[in-house]
Amino acid sequence: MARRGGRSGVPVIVSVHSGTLGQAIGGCRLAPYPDWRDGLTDALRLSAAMTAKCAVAGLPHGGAKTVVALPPGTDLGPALRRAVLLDVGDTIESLGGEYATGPDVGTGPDDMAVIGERTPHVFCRPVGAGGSGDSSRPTAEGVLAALAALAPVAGRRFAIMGLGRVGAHVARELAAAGAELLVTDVDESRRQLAAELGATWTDDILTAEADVLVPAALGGVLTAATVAGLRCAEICGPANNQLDRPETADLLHERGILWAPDFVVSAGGVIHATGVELRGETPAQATARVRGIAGTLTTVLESARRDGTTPLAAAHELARTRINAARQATMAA
Ligand SMILES: NC(=O)c1ccc[n+]([C@@H]2O[C@H](COP(=O)([O-])OP(=O)(O)OC[C@H]3O[C@@H](n4cnc5c(N)ncnc54)[C@H](O)[C@@H]3O)[C@@H](O)[C@H]2O)c1
Repeated sequence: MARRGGRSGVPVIVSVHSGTLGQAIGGCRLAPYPDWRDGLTDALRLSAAMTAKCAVAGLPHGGAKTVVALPPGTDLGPALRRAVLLDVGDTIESLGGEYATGPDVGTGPDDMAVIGERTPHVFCRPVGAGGSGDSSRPTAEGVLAALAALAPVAGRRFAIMGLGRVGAHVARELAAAGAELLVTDVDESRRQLAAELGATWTDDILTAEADVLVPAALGGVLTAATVAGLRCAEICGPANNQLDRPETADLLHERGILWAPDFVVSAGGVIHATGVELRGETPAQATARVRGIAGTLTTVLESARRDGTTPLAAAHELARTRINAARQATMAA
């Protein structure tokens, strides 16, 4: 669905990719696009990725995405921002519960509270507004579970790219567990945290010798060029869309570098927030599900090893199997 917001006049695009496993979920991206059709392309791609992420995580949800395609140069002051978010809320409400949204690039918990003025189908609202708030801590918990599933972390050397909300928490916990840390961030102020943790700061994190590279900054860091220079044995981190294109998973495989698919590793935030806010789970139940990322990753890596495929292919196969099983169960009912 693509429509011009009644209040804001800005294009609001919602792509519901799949409802086979249950209510579709996916964040609301608020970003400038040269043309609204570029936003549509992004929404279609990102909603499909959410379907795989939910299915692999074992969530009773399908994938969706909202993209608010801001015309270039839009001055998004508080009044227009609020109008845009209310338009998003109305659009989601018009789908009658088929889809619930949360934060994504350009939006956060406060924005979810505004969307929540128009629809109950929203998660990650601030704690004060009855939501579960910022998802970065459960995301980090999921990353830590995934890292521990690879091997006990004490004494291993981790190269962490990005000491933001997720990366900083991961770094603190790894340091406390006796890991050796190499870290970097484009924000020089993060050097202080590195010093506190006894971590070594490096400007060449992608060529650093390490057991595990932990991408926790931006997407697209794994390309033919960067893969050729890697000196790590494994890659496992929260950054979304780490591969510039799917074929890069094959290059990693050929080099014998184990890549834990980002959509498996980074699911902690969405698992926790939707559990608490949409499915009525207790925080303890939601946390247990987040820790389940360890088992999911182990399953994916074992399948890849057994079938001689990449972890990316194994994760997609797991998603397909779960969606097909749900489809058959619906047809049989
Ligand atoms: N926050 C969540 O719950 C969540 C959930 C799923 C996935 N993710 C993904 O995890 C990643 C980190 O998320 P976050 O919430 O910590 O974001 P953040 O913005 O808080 O932190 C990102 C950090 O990376 C640094 N950075 C940016 N470019 C860099 C570069 N080229 N080299 C080194 N450092 C760089 C930034 O300065 C910042 O400190 C993102 O890719 C995000 O999409 C986050």
